[in-house]
Amino acid sequence: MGPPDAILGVTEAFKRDTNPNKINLGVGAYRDDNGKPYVLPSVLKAEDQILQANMDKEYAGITGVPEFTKAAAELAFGADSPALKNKLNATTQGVSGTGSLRIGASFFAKWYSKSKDFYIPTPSWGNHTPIFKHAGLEVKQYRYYDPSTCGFDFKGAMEDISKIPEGGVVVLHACAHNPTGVDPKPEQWQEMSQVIKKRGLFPFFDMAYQGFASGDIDRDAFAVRQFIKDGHQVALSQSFAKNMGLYGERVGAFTLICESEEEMQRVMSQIKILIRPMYSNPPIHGARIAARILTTPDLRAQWLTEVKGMADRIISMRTQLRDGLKKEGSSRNWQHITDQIGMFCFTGLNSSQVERLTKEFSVYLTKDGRISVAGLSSKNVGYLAKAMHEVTK
Ligand SMILES: Cc1ncc(COP(=O)(O)O)c(CNOCC(=O)O)c1O
Repeated sequence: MGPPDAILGVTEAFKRDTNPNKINLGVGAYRDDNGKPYVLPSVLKAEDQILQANMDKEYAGITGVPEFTKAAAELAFGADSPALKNKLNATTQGVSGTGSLRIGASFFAKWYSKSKDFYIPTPSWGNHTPIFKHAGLEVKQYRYYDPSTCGFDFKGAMEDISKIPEGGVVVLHACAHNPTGVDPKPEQWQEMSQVIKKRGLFPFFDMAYQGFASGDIDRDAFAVRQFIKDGHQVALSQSFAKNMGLYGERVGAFTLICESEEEMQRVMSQIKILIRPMYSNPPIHGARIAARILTTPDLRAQWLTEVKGMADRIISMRTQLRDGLKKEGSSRNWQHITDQIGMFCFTGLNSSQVERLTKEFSVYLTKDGRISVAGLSSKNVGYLAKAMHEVTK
């Protein structure tokens, strides 16, 4: 019998708990202020338009719904991106972020001759290591999180990246780092871009939260666009699970920026050869929703307000939790709760404090002290502040 998935296992334990005050801060899925899943109204509108259009259910091509892949690339790189204008982007639809990472990993494993080493931040999303290993890659690490400040270990990251042998692939969370919520500052991204270029390393971005982190789709794509501006060919995995709430529809894309249109054509041919025996072609419904939202001006505008609304609610929960801890009389520095960004907060609680939170207060979170801030609401944030103060005073 295999062990339960660290993240999804938390929800199983939460479901078994009968305490009426229980809170699930495990899985990274957005909840509204009533603790309920949120289907974006723009998504419902797009879906309604699609149903009205009486579309068929024929197979998509191997690389997915073309309107979707075009719109996804434009969202990430910017509609005016020279890389797109010069047709350098080999973009395919993927089965959400996970599937897009897997396509990219399998492509590198087969066709990237310089190295089979993927360097991920410490810590990184729990699924990164198995995805890259299952694709036949070696997974190594670079320093990223500084437990003493609950912030970014910029010095450590730069030292480690500077030591990566030429050709190594550096995996970067484009925004809203999972699990820490700690992102480099723009000027730090610029320095990382320079060292990665100088060392001849390959940047592989994972952007699972564009728009969901700051509420601004362009701001959240800063790092990806900076690296392109600095002349890197980048690999990029995108997920629309969070920023469009399309979790179960499995909507994502993988892009490799090539050095010429001719190389892009060759890369696309190999990506198709890779996908065909993997799952042949992707699901169409979610990609149609995302494409319609991104390409219909009024739906796009509505979506932008909705994704900002989700980001703003999370930011307000961070502020209320930090203020709640102060109100409880905590003398600890909780500044990192509002310095961090996106779905997750790395609280800095150690495993025994996490255990007490769960056992004594029925608060469920992963052992590393990560909380999904989306699981907080105006109804339970005060309870969490009290519980966190109790286990940390
Ligand atoms: C960094 C990162 N990449 C990629 C993904 C891919 O997600 P998906 O395959 O659903 O698009 C995710 C989704 N995380 O899932 C929530 C959690 O950690 O509790 C992610 O966080």
